[in-house]
Amino acid sequence: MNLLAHYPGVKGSSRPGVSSTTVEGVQEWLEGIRHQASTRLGQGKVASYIPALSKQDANRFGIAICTNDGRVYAAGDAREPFSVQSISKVFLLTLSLRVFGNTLWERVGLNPSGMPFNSLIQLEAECGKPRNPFINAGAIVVADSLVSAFATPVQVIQDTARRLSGNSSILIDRDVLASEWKHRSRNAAMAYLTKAFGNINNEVDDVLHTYFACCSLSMNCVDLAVALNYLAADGYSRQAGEQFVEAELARRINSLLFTSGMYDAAGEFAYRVGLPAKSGVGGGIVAIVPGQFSVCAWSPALDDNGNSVVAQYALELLSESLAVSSACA
Ligand SMILES: NC(=O)CC[C@H](N)C(=O)O
Repeated sequence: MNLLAHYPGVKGSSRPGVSSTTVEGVQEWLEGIRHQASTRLGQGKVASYIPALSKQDANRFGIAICTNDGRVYAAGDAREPFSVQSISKVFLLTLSLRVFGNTLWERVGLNPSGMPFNSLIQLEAECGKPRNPFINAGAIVVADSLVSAFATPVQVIQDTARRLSGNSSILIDRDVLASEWKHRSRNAAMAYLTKAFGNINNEVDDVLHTYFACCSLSMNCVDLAVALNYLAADGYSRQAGEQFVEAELARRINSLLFTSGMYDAAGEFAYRVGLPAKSGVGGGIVAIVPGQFSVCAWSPALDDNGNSVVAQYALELLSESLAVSSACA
């Protein structure tokens, strides 16, 4: 089934062997979403707890789709790089699962936290085992696993982002990294508390550096939609030309994204959009339509949960028009 063909604005094609959806039709559809989503520009606030992020222009909006047959559609500021922030937790988790498999789950949980992404409360109560890999404490433990696994973990993660996106010029934003490091108190508190419980094996500074460097990767909507397309395509990265993870693992990562990818707003996002997704405080959100395509929407102003107001709305519009619900995610 081609979900894109379901949208009334997406025109059909009769060319044999070609998808029943025209390039112009999808482009028009995406422009329509951009137009309507932009009506919410002006709502929300750009993240300021990492000062380098507060310089972002709140009026930016971009959206890009990468279909499983390798076509890319982009609208608005889809080629403007931004700080991926927590979206990098998907790369961290995937790489760690490739190395450690299910043993990772002895160190990190699989359940939603129902708490802000940087909360310390559960970590103390639950003896240093973070609820899931998409809250900060969980990603810090995952980063620790990668510091153990690789001599140069940041390079491995950057290379992975480049290989999966096909963009060899992806860089770490040094200003953002320096800003995260300077204002690291809360994340450092999480890392030290976790280490006190025996769930961090390396030096806290090394682990935090790895974690912050990955959050500081600068990518655009097209890069992210292409790079994370393996989650829509049963683990196969068409761009890299490799089975990046087993199909079963891609399905499991999508399940985790569905339950925990949007922090304590995961339930609300599931209700409104019904797709596995990951957000970051840089204003990006990647969502997955399994078997069909990956999409990344970006706009810097955030709601109280740290999720982009306009990107969420764009994904809601996209999902409504595809008639996708949680039942088929
Ligand atoms: N939700 C996010 O995007 C948080 C990531 C950010 N670097 C932090 O550690 O707080």
